[in-house]
Amino acid sequence: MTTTRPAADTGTVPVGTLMSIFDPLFLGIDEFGQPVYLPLIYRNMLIGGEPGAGKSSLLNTIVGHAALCDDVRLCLLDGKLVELGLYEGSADVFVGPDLDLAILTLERLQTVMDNRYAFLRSVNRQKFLPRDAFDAILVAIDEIAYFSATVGDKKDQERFMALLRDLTARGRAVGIIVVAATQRPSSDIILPSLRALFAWRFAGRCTDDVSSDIVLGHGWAKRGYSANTVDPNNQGCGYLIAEGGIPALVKACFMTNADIIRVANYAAWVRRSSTETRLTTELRAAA
Ligand SMILES: Nc1ncnc2c1ncn2[C@@H]1O[C@H](COP(=O)(O)OP(=O)(O)OP(=O)(O)O)[C@@H](O)[C@H]1O
Repeated sequence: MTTTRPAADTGTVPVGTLMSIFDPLFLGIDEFGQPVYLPLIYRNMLIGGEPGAGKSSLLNTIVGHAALCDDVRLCLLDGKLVELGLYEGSADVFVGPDLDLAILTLERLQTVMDNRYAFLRSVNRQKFLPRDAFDAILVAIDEIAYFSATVGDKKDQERFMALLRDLTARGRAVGIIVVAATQRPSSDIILPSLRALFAWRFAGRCTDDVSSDIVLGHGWAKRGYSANTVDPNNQGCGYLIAEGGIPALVKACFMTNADIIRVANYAAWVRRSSTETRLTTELRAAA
């Protein structure tokens, strides 16, 4: 399904048919060669794996999909700047290696989330719907551990994690989707209670069974599903699990840098006038 927002709604002329965040995302192919599509709306996604496993590439595919949807705003946090940096022009908010700004951004998102719940209550609804009064928000984080364990002091790191947990737990019904990657799938970074808030989980190659279980869920390695068995030369390959499901081996699709630049430039151009008017306004009001 593809949709376009009517020109009168945004004050801009649509330049082409865009997608909706209600459209499923094309993730890649499974081991039988079948396409794998993920619905992102009302869900969060955790991506884990050792360095070089293909996490940032997958995150770029997800952000690229969202950038081409006309009903989702982008909030990007990237401690390395270069992993998601190509999408800065399409994003309402881009946070680099700055824990204070990361916390401030999550606090403002928390206020946006609370305001949205107040709105839903005022109109007797429980959740965000297609073509709603506000856009969905994709919060993409490349390297949770950078903000939760590497920079800043313990108090700020804990504050970051508490905010992330709240957004992940309560954001879905108001259209806030959290997609977060980590190269440190260890129990100090991803507690089981946090993992459970991510309906989709992708484990790229992991250094051991324990790390794989931390992403997929306890006990899967023993049952024969361990991302430690993924060939280190097969980047982008990993186990994908949905809440209540069984892990499936998937090879994620891959966008080259040139592909990403093309998509990001197009998305930035299409979004150029609405960037200032929607989430930015909501975030400003929440500041
Ligand atoms: N789906 C894929 N198909 C083919 N090659 C891939 C795929 N994903 C990643 N790669 C290759 O693997 C390299 C490393 O990928 P990527 O940077 O995404 O890893 P990472 O897990 O994010 O690493 P780090 O944790 O160090 O940031 C890419 O530059 C690319 O060459």
